[in-house]
Amino acid sequence: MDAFVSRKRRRLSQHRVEAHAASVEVSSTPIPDASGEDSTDIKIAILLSLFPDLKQESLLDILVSCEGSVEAATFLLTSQDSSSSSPLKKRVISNPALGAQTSLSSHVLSKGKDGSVTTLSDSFLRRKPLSTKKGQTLHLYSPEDIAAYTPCTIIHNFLPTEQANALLVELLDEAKHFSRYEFQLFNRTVQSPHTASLYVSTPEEYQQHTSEYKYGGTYRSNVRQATPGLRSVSRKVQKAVNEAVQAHIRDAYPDGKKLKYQSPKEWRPNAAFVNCYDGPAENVGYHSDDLTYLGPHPIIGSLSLGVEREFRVRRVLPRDEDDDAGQTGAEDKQSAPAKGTNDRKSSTARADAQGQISIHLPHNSLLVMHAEMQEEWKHSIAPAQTISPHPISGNRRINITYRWYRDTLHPRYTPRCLCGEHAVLRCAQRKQETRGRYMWMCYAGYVPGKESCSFFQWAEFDDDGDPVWTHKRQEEEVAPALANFSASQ
Ligand SMILES: O=C(O)CCC(=O)C(=O)O
Ligand SMILES: [Fe+2]
Repeated sequence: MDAFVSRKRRRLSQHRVEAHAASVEVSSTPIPDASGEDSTDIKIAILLSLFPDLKQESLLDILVSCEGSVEAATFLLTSQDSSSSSPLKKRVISNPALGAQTSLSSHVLSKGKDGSVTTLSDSFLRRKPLSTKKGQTLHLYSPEDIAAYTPCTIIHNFLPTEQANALLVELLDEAKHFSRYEFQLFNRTVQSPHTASLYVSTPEEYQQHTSEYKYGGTYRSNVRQATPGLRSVSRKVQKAVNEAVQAHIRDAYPDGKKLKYQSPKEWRPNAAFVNCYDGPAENVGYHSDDLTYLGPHPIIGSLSLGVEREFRVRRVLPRDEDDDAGQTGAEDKQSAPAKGTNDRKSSTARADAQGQISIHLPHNSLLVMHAEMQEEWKHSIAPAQTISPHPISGNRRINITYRWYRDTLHPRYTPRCLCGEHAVLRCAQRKQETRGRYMWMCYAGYVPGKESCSFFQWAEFDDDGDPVWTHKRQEEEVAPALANFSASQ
């Protein structure tokens, strides 16, 4: 232990001198970063010695935000007024939750010789991903940071207060009818660790959703008709989501063009899952949403009401040796999946291996999950240690995910596997050579009491993400389109 401490101290004194040079001109006097896999403690020790009045957690947070670079973190801290009245220092110290994130992206990261500055969000736009480190969670609060480091847009205070509260009251009443769905985990049948119901527009759609659309290999029994509140809010969600998508295409995608397979059409929600998390322990494990009816690169508008909870996201990393678990729709085995298959490794193990980002979702916030989210990232609602009760909902959080099912992926059109089940759509992610390719697969292995027939077929789509069918379709008739929530009143 002593040896470890003194080893750190030796490095610290060496860096102390250079840090001051760094504050003058970082690019010409770089601080040599401690390198190696397990050097985070050393980096933190360096920063602690340079900034002894800052908390270790705060320094860790800044280090993570600087992609692990002591040099950038030091510059960030010293480029502000170096006295204790520095606004950055004040924010860091006063935030016990290591937040300090009024906006990371507004902080200067480095200075060029010509005096030009690079901010964290500039570095994102140059497609330099923010690296979250082993076992760490980077907490993001501000819309700028969320837009810069995740494929999401957040809009706080989305609805007028009265409308948000009224919708919460309406849905808390609806939640009495919600249920836990079951899924198969190895040889066990497990129940979801929160309750939910699917909402659709019309009685005919209710019929279709309980007898044609399959979720996790079974028909959903818990389907309800959209309430007046869900419908009227859907109009505002539709408008805000379309605006956010246009801005995201413009700002985040190469050449400002939509992704291949992303729909070019206006996003028009025609189904919604409403989830209820009753108390801090209720959660949903890491998963990506089932693409079977949404198609490639779907957009999801997710409205949070009631208790604030953490929405955690992490990238799907290529991992050659275990491709099955690397499909989108793959979910965590400790917490229940919403709609999809089960991940082979626990969320804790995966998150430990690569780090994760936590987006805080307060009451009345709209989160837009953009087109790359389901294929390239996984998301979860983490169990909480503690929560702050909400004046209307107590310990409960209500979440609405508005979705747009594609007419062209109606279950009457999608392939059946050899065992007669509806095949499900997945996107391969982990093997380099197949990354990004879509496939139709048997889901029966995950249905209680059924075994997979191992059906597999590559899925073909046009540039706009509508299917090009290669199989002989079950039905040649045109399937009915689901009605847009706002249009169907
Ligand atoms: O509760 C949330 O915010 C997320 C829910 C979710 O991921 C889902 O319904 O698929
Ligand atoms: Fe989800």
